[in-house]
Amino acid sequence: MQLLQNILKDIRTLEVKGRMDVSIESITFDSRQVREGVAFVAVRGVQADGHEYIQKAEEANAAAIICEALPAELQESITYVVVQDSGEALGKMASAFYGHPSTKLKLVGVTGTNGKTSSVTLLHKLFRELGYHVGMLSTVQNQIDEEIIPSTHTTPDAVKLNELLDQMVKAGCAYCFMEVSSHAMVQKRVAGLQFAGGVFTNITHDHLDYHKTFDEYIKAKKLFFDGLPKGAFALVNADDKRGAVMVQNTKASVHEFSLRKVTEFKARIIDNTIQGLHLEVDGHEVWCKLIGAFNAYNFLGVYAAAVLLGEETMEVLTVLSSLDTAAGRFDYIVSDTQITGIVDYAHTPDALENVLNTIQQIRTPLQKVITVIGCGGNRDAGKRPIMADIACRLSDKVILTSDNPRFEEPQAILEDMQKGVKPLDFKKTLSVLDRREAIKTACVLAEPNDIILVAGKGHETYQEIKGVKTDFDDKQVLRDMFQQLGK
Ligand SMILES: CC(=O)N[C@H]1[C@@H](OP(=O)(O)OP(=O)(O)OC[C@H]2O[C@@H](n3ccc(=O)[nH]c3=O)[C@H](O)[C@@H]2O)O[C@H](CO)[C@@H](O)[C@@H]1O[C@H](C)C(=O)N[C@@H](C)C(=O)N[C@H](CCC(=O)O)C(=O)O
Ligand SMILES: Nc1ncnc2c1ncn2[C@@H]1O[C@H](COP(=O)(O)OP(=O)(O)OP(=O)(O)O)[C@@H](O)[C@H]1O
Ligand SMILES: N[C@H](CCC[C@H](N)C(=O)O)C(=O)O
Ligand SMILES: [Mg+2]
Repeated sequence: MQLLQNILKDIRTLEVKGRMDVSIESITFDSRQVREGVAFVAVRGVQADGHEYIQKAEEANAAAIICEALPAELQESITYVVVQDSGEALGKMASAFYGHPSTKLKLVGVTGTNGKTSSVTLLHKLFRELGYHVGMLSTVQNQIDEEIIPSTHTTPDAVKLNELLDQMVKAGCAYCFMEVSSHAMVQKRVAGLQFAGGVFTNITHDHLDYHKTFDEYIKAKKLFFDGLPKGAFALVNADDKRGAVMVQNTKASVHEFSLRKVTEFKARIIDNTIQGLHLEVDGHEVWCKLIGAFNAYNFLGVYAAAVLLGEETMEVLTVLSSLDTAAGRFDYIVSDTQITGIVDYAHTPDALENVLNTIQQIRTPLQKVITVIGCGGNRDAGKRPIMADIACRLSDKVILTSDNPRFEEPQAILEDMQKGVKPLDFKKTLSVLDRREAIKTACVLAEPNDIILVAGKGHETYQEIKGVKTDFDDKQVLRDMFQQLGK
Protein backbone atom coordinates (compact mmCIF):
# COMPACT_ATOMS: atom_id res chain seq x y z
CA MET A 1 0.00 0.00 0.00
CA GLN A 2 1.37 3.42 -0.99
CA LEU A 3 0.03 6.95 -1.23
CA LEU A 4 -0.57 8.14 -4.80
CA GLN A 5 1.53 11.25 -4.17
CA ASN A 6 4.53 9.08 -3.23
CA ILE A 7 4.21 6.91 -6.30
CA LEU A 8 4.05 9.98 -8.52
CA LYS A 9 6.86 11.89 -6.78
CA ASP A 10 9.36 11.57 -9.65
CA ILE A 11 6.85 12.11 -12.44
CA ARG A 12 5.97 15.42 -14.07
CA THR A 13 2.19 15.70 -13.99
CA LEU A 14 0.41 17.97 -16.47
CA GLU A 15 -2.89 18.08 -14.64
CA VAL A 16 -4.37 16.57 -11.46
CA LYS A 17 -8.09 16.26 -10.68
CA GLY A 18 -8.81 14.92 -7.20
CA ARG A 19 -6.86 14.01 -4.07
CA MET A 20 -3.24 12.92 -4.21
CA ASP A 21 -3.29 11.37 -0.72
CA VAL A 22 -5.34 8.32 -1.69
CA SER A 23 -4.01 4.87 -0.86
CA ILE A 24 -3.01 2.66 -3.78
CA GLU A 25 -3.03 -1.10 -3.33
CA SER A 26 -1.59 -1.96 -6.71
CA ILE A 27 -0.94 -0.56 -10.19
CA THR A 28 -2.25 -2.02 -13.45
CA PHE A 29 -2.41 -1.12 -17.14
CA ASP A 30 -5.22 -3.61 -17.79
CA SER A 31 -8.79 -2.50 -17.01
CA ARG A 32 -9.72 -6.15 -16.44
CA GLN A 33 -7.46 -6.20 -13.38
CA VAL A 34 -8.92 -3.07 -11.78
CA ARG A 35 -10.50 -3.41 -8.31
CA GLU A 36 -11.14 -0.90 -5.57
CA GLY A 37 -7.85 0.75 -4.50
CA VAL A 38 -6.09 0.06 -7.80
CA ALA A 39 -4.42 2.73 -9.94
CA PHE A 40 -5.14 2.23 -13.66
CA VAL A 41 -2.59 3.54 -16.15
CA ALA A 42 -4.00 4.00 -19.67
CA VAL A 43 -1.30 2.99 -22.17
CA ARG A 44 -1.50 3.18 -25.96
CA GLY A 45 -0.72 -0.27 -27.40
CA VAL A 46 -0.54 -2.00 -30.75
CA GLN A 47 -4.00 -3.57 -30.73
CA ALA A 48 -5.83 -1.04 -28.60
CA ASP A 49 -5.55 2.22 -26.69
CA GLY A 50 -5.84 1.90 -22.92
CA HIS A 51 -7.67 5.24 -22.89
CA GLU A 52 -10.64 3.41 -24.43
CA TYR A 53 -10.86 1.32 -21.27
CA ILE A 54 -10.95 4.20 -18.80
CA GLN A 55 -14.70 3.78 -18.43
CA LYS A 56 -14.24 0.10 -17.54
CA ALA A 57 -11.69 1.13 -14.91
CA GLU A 58 -14.14 3.68 -13.52
CA GLU A 59 -16.89 1.06 -13.34
CA ALA A 60 -14.51 -1.21 -11.42
CA ASN A 61 -13.92 1.59 -8.86
CA ALA A 62 -10.31 2.44 -9.64
CA ALA A 63 -8.75 4.69 -7.00
CA ALA A 64 -6.83 6.67 -9.61
CA ILE A 65 -6.55 6.93 -13.36
CA ILE A 66 -3.29 8.00 -14.96
CA CYS A 67 -3.64 8.97 -18.59
CA GLU A 68 -2.42 11.26 -21.37
CA ALA A 69 -5.86 12.82 -21.97
CA LEU A 70 -8.78 13.21 -19.58
CA PRO A 71 -12.14 11.61 -20.40
CA ALA A 72 -15.03 14.01 -21.07
CA GLU A 73 -16.73 13.28 -17.74
CA LEU A 74 -14.91 12.73 -14.47
CA GLN A 75 -16.05 10.68 -11.43
CA GLU A 76 -15.99 12.38 -8.00
CA SER A 77 -14.47 9.38 -6.21
CA ILE A 78 -11.53 8.95 -8.59
CA THR A 79 -8.29 10.93 -8.87
CA TYR A 80 -7.27 11.67 -12.48
CA VAL A 81 -3.67 12.47 -13.34
CA VAL A 82 -2.55 13.59 -16.78
CA VAL A 83 1.04 12.82 -17.82
CA GLN A 84 3.00 13.34 -21.03
CA ASP A 85 3.82 9.67 -21.57
CA SER A 86 1.81 7.09 -19.65
CA GLY A 87 4.11 4.20 -20.64
CA GLU A 88 7.02 5.97 -19.02
CA ALA A 89 4.90 6.99 -16.03
CA LEU A 90 3.90 3.35 -15.58
CA GLY A 91 7.56 2.28 -15.34
CA LYS A 92 8.44 5.00 -12.86
CA MET A 93 5.29 4.42 -10.80
CA ALA A 94 5.97 0.68 -10.61
CA SER A 95 9.53 1.34 -9.47
CA ALA A 96 8.36 3.79 -6.78
CA PHE A 97 5.54 1.47 -5.67
CA TYR A 98 8.04 -1.29 -4.90
CA GLY A 99 10.52 1.10 -3.24
CA HIS A 100 12.93 1.33 -6.20
CA PRO A 101 14.25 -2.27 -5.96
CA SER A 102 16.67 -1.74 -8.87
CA THR A 103 18.72 0.60 -6.65
CA LYS A 104 19.04 -2.08 -3.97
CA LEU A 105 20.97 -4.57 -6.09
CA LYS A 106 23.23 -4.34 -9.13
CA LEU A 107 21.05 -4.62 -12.21
CA VAL A 108 22.75 -5.50 -15.50
CA GLY A 109 20.81 -5.49 -18.78
CA VAL A 110 21.77 -7.40 -21.92
CA THR A 111 20.42 -6.29 -25.27
CA GLY A 112 20.99 -7.37 -28.89
CA THR A 113 19.27 -9.53 -31.50
CA ASN A 114 20.88 -12.80 -30.46
CA GLY A 115 22.74 -14.00 -27.40
CA LYS A 116 20.74 -12.27 -24.65
CA THR A 117 19.34 -15.43 -23.04
CA SER A 118 22.65 -17.25 -23.43
CA SER A 119 24.50 -14.34 -21.78
CA VAL A 120 22.18 -13.71 -18.83
CA THR A 121 21.97 -17.45 -18.14
CA LEU A 122 25.76 -17.70 -18.05
CA LEU A 123 25.98 -14.58 -15.86
CA HIS A 124 23.41 -16.01 -13.46
CA LYS A 125 25.23 -19.35 -13.20
CA LEU A 126 28.62 -17.66 -12.90
CA PHE A 127 27.64 -15.32 -10.08
CA ARG A 128 25.87 -18.16 -8.24
CA GLU A 129 29.10 -20.17 -8.41
CA LEU A 130 30.99 -17.11 -7.17
CA GLY A 131 28.83 -17.25 -4.05
CA TYR A 132 26.20 -14.55 -4.56
CA HIS A 133 22.42 -14.58 -4.38
CA VAL A 134 21.39 -13.75 -7.94
CA GLY A 135 18.23 -12.97 -9.92
CA MET A 136 17.65 -13.43 -13.64
CA LEU A 137 14.95 -12.32 -16.08
CA SER A 138 15.04 -14.20 -19.37
CA THR A 139 13.02 -15.58 -22.26
CA VAL A 140 13.37 -19.13 -20.96
CA GLN A 141 12.59 -18.45 -17.31
CA ASN A 142 12.98 -15.96 -14.50
CA GLN A 143 15.01 -17.05 -11.52
CA ILE A 144 15.78 -16.08 -7.95
CA ASP A 145 18.79 -18.20 -7.09
CA GLU A 146 17.55 -21.72 -7.98
CA GLU A 147 13.84 -20.88 -7.70
CA ILE A 148 12.26 -20.82 -11.15
CA ILE A 149 9.48 -18.37 -11.96
CA PRO A 150 7.88 -18.96 -15.39
CA SER A 151 8.42 -16.19 -17.90
CA THR A 152 5.93 -14.96 -20.50
CA HIS A 153 8.10 -12.32 -22.16
CA THR A 154 11.81 -11.74 -22.72
CA THR A 155 11.41 -8.55 -20.67
CA PRO A 156 8.35 -8.51 -18.37
CA ASP A 157 5.98 -5.53 -18.20
CA ALA A 158 7.01 -2.74 -15.80
CA VAL A 159 4.77 -3.86 -12.93
CA LYS A 160 5.79 -7.52 -13.05
CA LEU A 161 9.41 -6.49 -13.54
CA ASN A 162 9.54 -4.34 -10.41
CA GLU A 163 7.60 -6.94 -8.44
CA LEU A 164 10.21 -9.55 -9.40
CA LEU A 165 13.09 -7.19 -8.58
CA ASP A 166 11.49 -6.54 -5.18
CA GLN A 167 11.32 -10.31 -4.55
CA MET A 168 14.99 -10.58 -5.52
CA VAL A 169 15.94 -7.81 -3.09
CA LYS A 170 13.96 -9.53 -0.33
CA ALA A 171 15.78 -12.79 -1.10
CA GLY A 172 19.08 -10.97 -0.57
CA CYS A 173 20.16 -10.87 -4.23
CA ALA A 174 23.25 -8.77 -4.89
CA TYR A 175 22.75 -8.94 -8.66
CA CYS A 176 20.06 -9.28 -11.26
CA PHE A 177 20.93 -10.08 -14.88
CA MET A 178 18.11 -9.34 -17.29
CA GLU A 179 17.37 -9.36 -21.01
CA VAL A 180 16.24 -6.03 -22.42
CA SER A 181 14.27 -6.53 -25.63
CA SER A 182 13.70 -3.84 -28.24
CA HIS A 183 9.94 -4.11 -27.60
CA ALA A 184 10.64 -3.37 -23.93
CA MET A 185 12.56 -0.23 -24.85
CA VAL A 186 9.85 1.14 -27.13
CA GLN A 187 7.16 0.29 -24.58
CA LYS A 188 9.29 1.76 -21.73
CA ARG A 189 9.05 -1.41 -19.66
CA VAL A 190 12.40 -0.52 -18.05
CA ALA A 191 11.61 3.17 -17.40
CA GLY A 192 12.60 4.21 -13.89
CA LEU A 193 15.09 1.37 -13.38
CA GLN A 194 18.65 2.04 -12.31
CA PHE A 195 21.12 -0.10 -14.23
CA ALA A 196 24.66 -0.77 -13.04
CA GLY A 197 25.63 -1.88 -16.52
CA GLY A 198 24.53 -2.77 -20.03
CA VAL A 199 25.84 -5.27 -22.58
CA PHE A 200 25.33 -5.16 -26.35
CA THR A 201 25.70 -8.50 -28.12
CA ASN A 202 24.88 -7.75 -31.79
CA ILE A 203 22.15 -6.47 -34.08
CA THR A 204 20.83 -8.21 -37.18
CA HIS A 205 17.49 -8.67 -38.96
CA ASP A 206 14.50 -9.31 -36.66
CA HIS A 207 11.25 -7.81 -35.39
CA LEU A 208 10.70 -5.54 -38.41
CA ASP A 209 6.98 -6.32 -38.16
CA TYR A 210 7.06 -4.18 -35.01
CA HIS A 211 9.83 -1.63 -35.62
CA LYS A 212 9.10 -1.27 -39.39
CA THR A 213 12.66 -0.34 -40.42
CA PHE A 214 16.11 -1.56 -39.41
CA ASP A 215 17.00 2.02 -38.39
CA GLU A 216 14.08 2.14 -35.97
CA TYR A 217 15.15 -1.24 -34.55
CA ILE A 218 18.70 0.09 -34.02
CA LYS A 219 17.29 3.22 -32.37
CA ALA A 220 15.21 1.11 -29.98
CA LYS A 221 18.31 -0.81 -28.84
CA LYS A 222 20.37 2.39 -28.62
CA LEU A 223 17.78 3.96 -26.29
CA PHE A 224 18.89 1.50 -23.64
CA PHE A 225 22.47 2.82 -23.70
CA ASP A 226 21.30 6.45 -23.96
CA GLY A 227 19.51 5.92 -20.65
CA LEU A 228 22.37 4.32 -18.70
CA PRO A 229 23.58 6.56 -15.86
CA LYS A 230 27.07 7.91 -15.21
CA GLY A 231 28.92 5.33 -13.15
CA ALA A 232 27.39 2.39 -14.99
CA PHE A 233 29.30 0.45 -17.63
CA ALA A 234 28.29 0.12 -21.29
CA LEU A 235 29.97 -2.97 -22.70
CA VAL A 236 29.75 -3.50 -26.46
CA ASN A 237 30.76 -6.08 -29.01
CA ALA A 238 33.19 -4.07 -31.16
CA ASP A 239 32.96 -6.64 -34.00
CA ASP A 240 29.37 -5.62 -34.67
CA LYS A 241 29.40 -2.56 -36.89
CA ARG A 242 26.59 -0.99 -34.81
CA GLY A 243 28.55 -1.37 -31.55
CA ALA A 244 29.93 2.17 -31.70
CA VAL A 245 26.54 3.68 -32.57
CA MET A 246 24.96 2.06 -29.53
CA VAL A 247 27.18 3.96 -27.11
CA GLN A 248 27.42 7.26 -29.03
CA ASN A 249 25.37 9.22 -26.51
CA THR A 250 25.72 7.19 -23.36
CA LYS A 251 26.76 8.72 -20.03
CA ALA A 252 28.07 5.33 -18.89
CA SER A 253 31.74 4.34 -19.23
CA VAL A 254 32.27 2.54 -22.52
CA HIS A 255 34.15 -0.77 -22.74
CA GLU A 256 34.61 -3.03 -25.75
CA PHE A 257 35.17 -6.71 -26.43
CA SER A 258 36.24 -8.29 -29.69
CA LEU A 259 37.48 -11.42 -31.41
CA ARG A 260 38.93 -9.47 -34.32
CA LYS A 261 40.22 -6.14 -33.01
CA VAL A 262 42.51 -4.98 -30.26
CA THR A 263 40.10 -3.94 -27.52
CA GLU A 264 40.06 -3.94 -23.74
CA PHE A 265 38.68 -7.50 -23.65
CA LYS A 266 39.70 -9.84 -26.44
CA ALA A 267 39.59 -13.51 -27.36
CA ARG A 268 40.75 -15.84 -30.10
CA ILE A 269 39.25 -19.17 -31.07
CA ILE A 270 41.89 -21.88 -31.03
CA ASP A 271 39.50 -24.76 -31.72
CA ASN A 272 35.76 -25.21 -32.19
CA THR A 273 34.41 -28.76 -31.76
CA ILE A 274 31.19 -30.52 -30.74
CA GLN A 275 32.81 -30.91 -27.30
CA GLY A 276 33.15 -27.15 -26.94
CA LEU A 277 35.43 -24.21 -27.59
CA HIS A 278 39.14 -23.87 -26.97
CA LEU A 279 39.82 -20.16 -26.53
CA GLU A 280 42.50 -17.69 -25.67
CA VAL A 281 40.95 -14.95 -23.55
CA ASP A 282 43.09 -11.95 -22.62
CA GLY A 283 46.18 -14.13 -22.94
CA HIS A 284 44.78 -17.07 -20.93
CA GLU A 285 43.99 -20.42 -22.55
CA VAL A 286 40.54 -21.78 -21.61
CA TRP A 287 38.27 -24.61 -22.66
CA CYS A 288 34.52 -24.28 -22.36
CA LYS A 289 31.47 -26.44 -23.00
CA LEU A 290 29.78 -23.87 -25.25
CA ILE A 291 29.61 -24.81 -28.92
CA GLY A 292 30.05 -22.53 -31.94
CA ALA A 293 32.03 -19.39 -32.75
CA PHE A 294 29.07 -17.18 -31.78
CA ASN A 295 29.33 -18.58 -28.26
CA ALA A 296 32.89 -17.25 -28.05
CA TYR A 297 31.23 -13.81 -28.12
CA ASN A 298 28.82 -14.78 -25.37
CA PHE A 299 31.69 -16.18 -23.29
CA LEU A 300 33.82 -13.07 -23.80
CA GLY A 301 30.97 -10.63 -23.11
CA VAL A 302 30.05 -12.44 -19.90
CA TYR A 303 33.66 -12.61 -18.77
CA ALA A 304 34.13 -8.88 -19.47
CA ALA A 305 30.93 -7.95 -17.61
CA ALA A 306 32.04 -9.98 -14.59
CA VAL A 307 35.46 -8.31 -14.56
CA LEU A 308 33.80 -4.87 -14.85
CA LEU A 309 31.66 -5.83 -11.86
CA GLY A 310 34.86 -6.34 -9.88
CA GLU A 311 35.39 -10.10 -10.11
CA GLU A 312 38.83 -11.65 -10.40
CA THR A 313 39.93 -12.67 -13.94
CA MET A 314 41.22 -16.19 -13.26
CA GLU A 315 38.35 -17.09 -10.96
CA VAL A 316 35.84 -15.95 -13.60
CA LEU A 317 37.56 -17.91 -16.38
CA THR A 318 37.81 -21.05 -14.25
CA VAL A 319 34.13 -21.04 -13.33
CA LEU A 320 32.96 -20.05 -16.81
CA SER A 321 34.83 -22.92 -18.39
CA SER A 322 32.64 -25.41 -16.50
CA LEU A 323 29.25 -23.90 -17.38
CA ASP A 324 26.52 -24.97 -19.82
CA THR A 325 24.38 -22.44 -21.60
CA ALA A 326 20.60 -22.05 -21.54
CA ALA A 327 18.17 -24.86 -22.45
CA GLY A 328 17.48 -25.25 -26.17
CA ARG A 329 20.66 -23.56 -27.34
CA PHE A 330 22.74 -26.04 -29.38
CA ASP A 331 21.19 -28.76 -27.24
CA TYR A 332 21.87 -32.19 -28.71
CA ILE A 333 21.16 -35.88 -28.35
CA VAL A 334 22.88 -38.77 -30.13
CA SER A 335 20.78 -41.74 -31.29
CA ASP A 336 21.73 -45.41 -31.13
CA THR A 337 22.89 -45.23 -34.76
CA GLN A 338 24.95 -42.14 -33.99
CA ILE A 339 22.63 -39.60 -35.59
CA THR A 340 23.15 -36.27 -33.84
CA GLY A 341 19.88 -34.38 -33.28
CA ILE A 342 20.49 -30.71 -32.45
CA VAL A 343 17.74 -28.44 -31.08
CA ASP A 344 18.47 -24.72 -31.31
CA TYR A 345 16.49 -21.52 -30.80
CA ALA A 346 17.81 -19.95 -34.03
CA HIS A 347 14.79 -17.95 -35.18
CA THR A 348 16.61 -15.15 -36.99
CA PRO A 349 18.63 -15.32 -40.22
CA ASP A 350 21.86 -14.51 -38.39
CA ALA A 351 21.34 -17.13 -35.69
CA LEU A 352 20.45 -19.80 -38.25
CA GLU A 353 23.49 -18.98 -40.35
CA ASN A 354 25.74 -19.10 -37.27
CA VAL A 355 24.38 -22.42 -36.08
CA LEU A 356 24.62 -24.00 -39.53
CA ASN A 357 28.14 -22.63 -40.04
CA THR A 358 29.10 -24.16 -36.71
CA ILE A 359 27.66 -27.49 -37.81
CA GLN A 360 29.57 -27.24 -41.09
CA GLN A 361 32.78 -26.56 -39.16
CA ILE A 362 32.43 -29.48 -36.76
CA ARG A 363 31.00 -32.16 -39.05
CA THR A 364 33.06 -34.73 -40.93
CA PRO A 365 32.74 -34.77 -44.77
CA LEU A 366 30.62 -37.94 -44.64
CA GLN A 367 27.99 -36.56 -42.29
CA LYS A 368 24.92 -35.13 -44.09
CA VAL A 369 23.15 -32.14 -42.54
CA ILE A 370 19.34 -32.17 -42.50
CA THR A 371 17.64 -28.98 -41.31
CA VAL A 372 14.05 -28.69 -40.08
CA ILE A 373 12.97 -25.05 -39.93
CA GLY A 374 9.81 -22.97 -39.62
CA CYS A 375 9.04 -19.30 -38.98
CA GLY A 376 6.63 -17.89 -36.41
CA GLY A 377 3.29 -16.36 -37.38
CA ASN A 378 2.37 -12.73 -36.57
CA ARG A 379 6.08 -11.92 -36.48
CA ASP A 380 8.51 -10.37 -38.97
CA ALA A 381 7.57 -11.94 -42.32
CA GLY A 382 10.66 -10.49 -44.05
CA LYS A 383 12.93 -13.06 -42.44
CA ARG A 384 11.02 -16.08 -43.83
CA PRO A 385 12.50 -16.37 -47.35
CA ILE A 386 15.95 -15.37 -46.06
CA MET A 387 15.93 -18.15 -43.47
CA ALA A 388 14.79 -20.73 -46.03
CA ASP A 389 17.63 -19.68 -48.33
CA ILE A 390 20.24 -19.90 -45.54
CA ALA A 391 18.96 -23.36 -44.59
CA CYS A 392 19.32 -24.52 -48.20
CA ARG A 393 22.75 -23.00 -48.65
CA LEU A 394 24.20 -24.69 -45.58
CA SER A 395 22.36 -28.06 -45.50
CA ASP A 396 22.17 -31.18 -47.64
CA LYS A 397 18.42 -31.50 -47.11
CA VAL A 398 15.87 -28.98 -45.81
CA ILE A 399 12.40 -29.61 -44.42
CA LEU A 400 10.34 -26.45 -44.22
CA THR A 401 7.62 -26.61 -41.58
CA SER A 402 5.58 -24.64 -39.02
CA ASP A 403 6.78 -22.74 -35.94
CA ASN A 404 4.06 -21.16 -33.76
CA PRO A 405 1.68 -20.11 -36.57
CA ARG A 406 -0.27 -18.02 -34.02
CA PHE A 407 -3.12 -16.37 -35.93
CA GLU A 408 -1.66 -16.79 -39.43
CA GLU A 409 -2.40 -19.62 -41.87
CA PRO A 410 0.50 -22.10 -41.57
CA GLN A 411 0.37 -22.79 -45.31
CA ALA A 412 0.78 -19.07 -46.10
CA ILE A 413 3.86 -18.83 -43.84
CA LEU A 414 5.31 -21.88 -45.56
CA GLU A 415 4.73 -20.27 -48.97
CA ASP A 416 6.59 -17.13 -47.78
CA MET A 417 9.52 -19.36 -46.85
CA GLN A 418 9.38 -21.28 -50.14
CA LYS A 419 9.88 -18.00 -52.02
CA GLY A 420 13.45 -17.95 -50.68
CA VAL A 421 14.35 -21.37 -52.10
CA LYS A 422 16.47 -21.02 -55.24
CA PRO A 423 15.57 -23.29 -58.23
CA LEU A 424 18.84 -25.18 -57.79
CA ASP A 425 17.77 -26.06 -54.25
CA PHE A 426 14.25 -27.30 -55.10
CA LYS A 427 15.49 -30.88 -55.14
CA LYS A 428 16.87 -30.76 -51.61
CA THR A 429 13.79 -29.09 -50.13
CA LEU A 430 10.61 -30.64 -48.78
CA SER A 431 7.65 -28.89 -47.18
CA VAL A 432 5.88 -30.71 -44.36
CA LEU A 433 3.31 -28.51 -42.62
CA ASP A 434 3.01 -30.51 -39.41
CA ARG A 435 6.15 -30.04 -37.28
CA ARG A 436 6.03 -33.53 -35.75
CA GLU A 437 5.76 -35.07 -39.24
CA ALA A 438 8.58 -32.82 -40.42
CA ILE A 439 10.89 -34.01 -37.64
CA LYS A 440 9.85 -37.60 -38.39
CA THR A 441 10.71 -37.10 -42.07
CA ALA A 442 14.15 -35.81 -41.10
CA CYS A 443 14.69 -38.90 -38.94
CA VAL A 444 13.53 -41.21 -41.76
CA LEU A 445 15.94 -39.55 -44.19
CA ALA A 446 18.90 -39.54 -41.80
CA GLU A 447 21.49 -42.28 -42.12
CA PRO A 448 23.83 -43.33 -39.30
CA ASN A 449 26.20 -40.49 -38.26
CA ASP A 450 24.17 -37.76 -40.00
CA ILE A 451 23.25 -34.51 -38.26
CA ILE A 452 19.69 -33.19 -37.89
CA LEU A 453 19.18 -29.57 -36.87
CA VAL A 454 15.71 -28.67 -35.60
CA ALA A 455 15.75 -24.89 -35.39
CA GLY A 456 13.48 -22.11 -34.15
CA LYS A 457 11.85 -23.32 -30.96
CA GLY A 458 14.74 -24.28 -28.68
CA HIS A 459 13.46 -24.49 -25.10
CA GLU A 460 9.80 -23.92 -26.04
CA THR A 461 7.52 -26.73 -24.92
CA TYR A 462 4.46 -25.75 -26.92
CA GLN A 463 3.15 -25.00 -30.38
CA GLU A 464 0.89 -21.92 -30.47
CA ILE A 465 -2.00 -22.13 -32.92
CA LYS A 466 -4.82 -19.58 -32.92
CA GLY A 467 -4.19 -18.51 -29.32
CA VAL A 468 -4.04 -22.09 -28.03
CA LYS A 469 -0.76 -23.59 -26.85
CA THR A 470 -0.47 -27.38 -27.16
CA ASP A 471 2.43 -29.42 -25.80
CA PHE A 472 5.32 -29.67 -28.22
CA ASP A 473 8.97 -30.20 -27.41
CA ASP A 474 11.42 -30.53 -30.33
CA LYS A 475 13.94 -32.52 -28.28
CA GLN A 476 11.30 -34.95 -27.00
CA VAL A 477 9.86 -35.42 -30.49
CA LEU A 478 13.36 -36.15 -31.82
CA ARG A 479 13.91 -38.70 -29.04
CA ASP A 480 10.52 -40.35 -29.73
CA MET A 481 11.15 -40.55 -33.46
CA PHE A 482 14.63 -42.05 -33.09
CA GLN A 483 13.10 -44.70 -30.86
CA GLN A 484 10.01 -45.30 -33.00
CA LEU A 485 12.10 -45.69 -36.15
CA GLY A 486 14.77 -47.79 -34.48
CA LYS A 487 17.42 -45.23 -35.36
C1 LIG B 1 3.51 -6.28 -29.57
C2 LIG B 1 3.71 -6.20 -28.09
O1 LIG B 1 4.82 -6.12 -27.64
N1 LIG B 1 2.62 -6.25 -27.34
C3 LIG B 1 2.68 -6.11 -25.89
C4 LIG B 1 1.81 -4.93 -25.48
O2 LIG B 1 0.52 -5.25 -25.86
P1 LIG B 1 -0.31 -4.35 -26.87
O3 LIG B 1 0.47 -3.12 -27.22
O4 LIG B 1 -0.75 -5.24 -27.98
O5 LIG B 1 -1.56 -3.98 -26.01
P2 LIG B 1 -3.02 -3.77 -26.58
O6 LIG B 1 -3.70 -5.06 -26.64
O7 LIG B 1 -2.91 -2.91 -27.79
O8 LIG B 1 -3.67 -2.93 -25.41
C5 LIG B 1 -3.28 -1.58 -25.13
C6 LIG B 1 -3.54 -1.35 -23.70
O9 LIG B 1 -4.94 -1.50 -23.44
C7 LIG B 1 -5.10 -2.29 -22.30
N2 LIG B 1 -6.39 -2.99 -22.32
C8 LIG B 1 -6.70 -3.82 -23.33
C9 LIG B 1 -7.90 -4.53 -23.32
C10 LIG B 1 -8.80 -4.35 -22.25
O10 LIG B 1 -9.88 -4.93 -22.15
N3 LIG B 1 -8.43 -3.48 -21.26
C11 LIG B 1 -7.27 -2.81 -21.26
O11 LIG B 1 -6.99 -2.06 -20.33
C12 LIG B 1 -3.92 -3.25 -22.32
O12 LIG B 1 -3.66 -3.78 -21.04
C13 LIG B 1 -2.81 -2.36 -22.82
O13 LIG B 1 -2.18 -1.68 -21.76
O14 LIG B 1 1.84 -4.80 -24.07
C14 LIG B 1 1.42 -5.96 -23.34
C15 LIG B 1 1.56 -5.65 -21.86
O15 LIG B 1 2.84 -5.30 -21.52
C16 LIG B 1 2.29 -7.15 -23.70
O16 LIG B 1 1.85 -8.32 -23.03
C17 LIG B 1 2.21 -7.37 -25.21
O17 LIG B 1 3.05 -8.45 -25.52
C18 LIG B 1 2.53 -9.37 -26.51
C19 LIG B 1 1.71 -10.46 -25.82
C20 LIG B 1 3.69 -9.98 -27.28
O18 LIG B 1 3.54 -11.00 -27.93
N4 LIG B 1 4.86 -9.37 -27.25
C21 LIG B 1 6.06 -9.85 -27.90
C22 LIG B 1 6.13 -9.45 -29.37
C23 LIG B 1 7.21 -9.22 -27.15
O19 LIG B 1 7.04 -8.35 -26.31
N5 LIG B 1 8.42 -9.70 -27.44
C24 LIG B 1 9.57 -9.15 -26.82
C25 LIG B 1 10.85 -9.58 -27.52
C26 LIG B 1 10.98 -11.06 -27.81
C27 LIG B 1 12.42 -11.46 -28.07
O20 LIG B 1 12.97 -11.21 -29.15
O21 LIG B 1 13.03 -12.07 -27.16
C28 LIG B 1 9.62 -9.54 -25.34
O22 LIG B 1 10.21 -8.76 -24.56
O23 LIG B 1 9.10 -10.61 -24.97
N1 LIG C 1 26.20 -14.10 -29.70
C1 LIG C 1 25.45 -14.64 -30.63
N2 LIG C 1 25.52 -14.20 -31.92
C2 LIG C 1 24.76 -14.73 -32.88
N3 LIG C 1 23.89 -15.75 -32.70
C3 LIG C 1 23.76 -16.22 -31.44
C4 LIG C 1 24.53 -15.71 -30.35
N4 LIG C 1 24.18 -16.37 -29.24
C5 LIG C 1 23.24 -17.24 -29.59
N5 LIG C 1 22.99 -17.19 -30.92
C6 LIG C 1 21.99 -17.94 -31.71
O1 LIG C 1 20.74 -17.31 -31.44
C7 LIG C 1 19.83 -18.22 -30.83
C8 LIG C 1 19.12 -17.51 -29.71
O2 LIG C 1 20.06 -17.26 -28.68
P1 LIG C 1 19.59 -16.56 -27.35
O3 LIG C 1 18.38 -17.23 -26.88
O4 LIG C 1 20.74 -16.46 -26.42
O5 LIG C 1 19.24 -15.11 -27.95
P2 LIG C 1 18.21 -14.01 -27.45
O6 LIG C 1 18.87 -12.73 -27.80
O7 LIG C 1 17.89 -14.21 -26.04
O8 LIG C 1 16.92 -14.26 -28.35
P3 LIG C 1 15.40 -13.72 -28.05
O9 LIG C 1 15.38 -12.34 -28.59
O10 LIG C 1 14.50 -14.58 -28.78
O11 LIG C 1 15.18 -13.77 -26.58
C9 LIG C 1 20.68 -19.39 -30.34
O12 LIG C 1 19.92 -20.56 -30.31
C10 LIG C 1 21.78 -19.40 -31.36
O13 LIG C 1 21.33 -20.03 -32.53
N1 LIG D 1 11.19 -13.98 -28.82
C1 LIG D 1 11.01 -14.26 -30.20
C2 LIG D 1 10.80 -15.72 -30.25
C3 LIG D 1 10.53 -16.33 -31.58
C4 LIG D 1 10.52 -17.82 -31.44
C5 LIG D 1 9.89 -18.55 -32.55
N2 LIG D 1 9.71 -19.89 -32.10
C6 LIG D 1 8.54 -17.93 -32.94
O1 LIG D 1 7.57 -18.29 -32.31
O2 LIG D 1 8.51 -17.10 -33.84
C7 LIG D 1 9.83 -13.47 -30.76
O3 LIG D 1 8.87 -13.23 -30.03
O4 LIG D 1 9.90 -13.07 -31.90
MG1 LIG E 1 16.08 -14.27 -25.09
